[in-house]
Amino acid sequence: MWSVVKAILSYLRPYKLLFVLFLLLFGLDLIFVSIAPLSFNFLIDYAVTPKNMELFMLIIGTILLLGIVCTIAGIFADRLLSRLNALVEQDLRHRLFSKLQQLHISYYQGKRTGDSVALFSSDIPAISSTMSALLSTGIQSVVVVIISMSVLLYLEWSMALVIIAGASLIFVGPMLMSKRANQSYESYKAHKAQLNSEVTENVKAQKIIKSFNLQQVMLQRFQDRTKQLFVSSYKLNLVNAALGRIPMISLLFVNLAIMTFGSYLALIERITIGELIAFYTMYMSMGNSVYSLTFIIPSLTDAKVSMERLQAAFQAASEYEHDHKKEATADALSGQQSGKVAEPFNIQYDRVSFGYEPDKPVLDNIQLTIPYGANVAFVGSSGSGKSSMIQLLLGLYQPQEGSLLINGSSLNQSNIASYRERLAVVFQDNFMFQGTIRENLAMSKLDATDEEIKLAAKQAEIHDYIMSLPQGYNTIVEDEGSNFSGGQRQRLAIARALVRKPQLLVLDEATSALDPATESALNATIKKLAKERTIVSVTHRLATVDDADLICVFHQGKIVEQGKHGELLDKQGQYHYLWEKQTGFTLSEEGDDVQIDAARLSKLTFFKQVSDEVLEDISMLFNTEKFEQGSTIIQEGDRGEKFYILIRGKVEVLKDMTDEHGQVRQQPIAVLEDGDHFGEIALLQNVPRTATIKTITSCVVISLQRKLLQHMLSKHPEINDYVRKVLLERLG
Ligand SMILES: Nc1ncnc2c1ncn2[C@@H]1O[C@H](COP(=O)(O)OP(=O)(O)OP(=O)(O)O)[C@@H](O)[C@H]1O
Repeated sequence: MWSVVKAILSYLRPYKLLFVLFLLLFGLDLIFVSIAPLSFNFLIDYAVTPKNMELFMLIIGTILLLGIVCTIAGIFADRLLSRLNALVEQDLRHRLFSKLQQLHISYYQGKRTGDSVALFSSDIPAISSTMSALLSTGIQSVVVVIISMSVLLYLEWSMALVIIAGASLIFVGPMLMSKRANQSYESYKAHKAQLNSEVTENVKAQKIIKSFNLQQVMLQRFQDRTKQLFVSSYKLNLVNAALGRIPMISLLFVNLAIMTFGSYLALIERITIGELIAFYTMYMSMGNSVYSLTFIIPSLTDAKVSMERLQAAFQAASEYEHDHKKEATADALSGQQSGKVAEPFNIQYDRVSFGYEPDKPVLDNIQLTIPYGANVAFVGSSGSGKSSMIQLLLGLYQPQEGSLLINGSSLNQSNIASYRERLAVVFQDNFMFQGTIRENLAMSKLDATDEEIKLAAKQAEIHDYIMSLPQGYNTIVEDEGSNFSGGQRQRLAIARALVRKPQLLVLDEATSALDPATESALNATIKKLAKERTIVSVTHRLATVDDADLICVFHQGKIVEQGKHGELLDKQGQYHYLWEKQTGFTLSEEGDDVQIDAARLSKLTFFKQVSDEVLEDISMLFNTEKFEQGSTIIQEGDRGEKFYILIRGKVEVLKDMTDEHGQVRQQPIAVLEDGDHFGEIALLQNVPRTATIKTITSCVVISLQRKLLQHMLSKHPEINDYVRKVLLERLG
């Protein structure tokens, strides 16, 4: 309890003057409430019993006057309290929001959205309402109790001692229950935050829920969560009821004791009737105050738990704890404070090793220099560490070994804010904020002119589309950009990055969601822009980076090859393999029609020895199919009749596995990208699929039906035998 009072006093520290004023006015109000019952003593013993009208009028007049003055003071005290409360609430919100901006990215990865939202929606209000109760009912009750006790002691010390003994009993119960009460509040708040997350996630995922017909599954999940909340809410209610009930029972006993003892004292004429009535009235007023105090006890526990939750967020690690000490490096990086033009920066990964968890390295001893103005591409298989290189470059994570050097200074020791001001990034999934298109594009440069915004939108191939909208650049971006297609969102994100005219442009699979025509137009723009800045891009589509100054090929956290496109092809290594896999297809501009070359088909083991002539015919049998993100192309257990080649996009290979509770869950076992193929056994026979294939991004695939292939090969028995033999070997 004291910890809550101490914390509240610390929140009030910036408003000392207001607080003192409030205490003065509130004190006046309280004095009247506490002393008024005493007037009965005077009224009865000195005016009513001796029938003294003059004194009677004087006492009544004084009470009335005091009452008016003190009530006015009370009204002003109420106003001050409302102000203090709102100010403290506002401070906490600002402090928390500002801390959330500084927290390390790993804080968010370990939390669900609802946890952070609950800090604002339930914890701060809990603290605020407890503060309000403490400063009004709390102070009032304590003051009334102290004054009443002093007067009671004066009136009849023996009765007052009985009251003190009884009153202390009232607080014993809640004190003994405080640990249990704490646990109940913690569990209730955690479950409530979980439920908030569930609802937030559900609202955001409605598209996928409806397309996968997951309503029933979601309802079940929600019911499980509400059951958990029900249990913790029920336990909390029980604790709260006990916290209220125990003091009431104690109070009942004290009442009985006072009534008996007081009447006895009047009976033996140790006190007058007036004193007895005054004593009772005062005791009743004190009893009410004590009773009100007991109501604050649960809310104190509530606030204590909320304060601990806030404290955990306040104490969580920030991105860069000592940014203010980095002014010197800031100057070197931005050149803003010294008034010099910012020095172009070279980037160096100096023997960098990194893992999200200490014992699971993701990057291993990376040595790489990116000179200013270079156009560098990171390519390689999925999960090889390309995006992690970007996370380090953005300063979201720090290397465990080695350092990331910017112009020779470790980024870790530099002013990250001024560094980030000079870069812009486009991810595969880009968040759009509430507001208009113009506001979203200007987000990266708040003082951008309309001309700058339009130029960036033109460069990102989205200006014409924006102009075709009735509201143009004033069109409202709805719920994270849901009123735009994936490709349009991507182009808006690219425009947003270009508005900043960054010295370093980071592209993490930035053009992968676009159709081939837009992708190649945008890549042409990016190539033009590359002349004035450093570009670091991650892609799995090699054709988009074939003219990069440096291509780094990643495999299992290491750079296994690096050089220019031609040099890497000559090496006949990993890059050559990836290149061969991704070439041999011709896509229409919209990406909805794909032709595959006979030469590309001959690279599939089961078509290796098939003549070019037959392969030409087979290539005509392929059909182009498009899948939205999150679609299932193949379902494990279904009978398959098609073979697929992935032309653009990313899919996940999932296998049903039984967990320790006997529940079947889908486990990801691989990620396939441009040029990969799957489902070839279906060309042989109608066997159940051995895995599920789900799209991670929107995908373009070509498929070949077994019946069509078999019909074609029936005209070439010797080829048919060969294809069947190889596929049977694959089947094992
Ligand atoms: N936030 C994270 N926490 C824990 N592990 C992570 C996190 N992000 C990535 N990883 C793991 O780090 C490894 C490298 O991932 P990274 O995203 O860098 O690879 P990538 O080459 O960019 O893959 P992709 O092409 O599929 O995006 C993977 O094993 C991945 O599971």
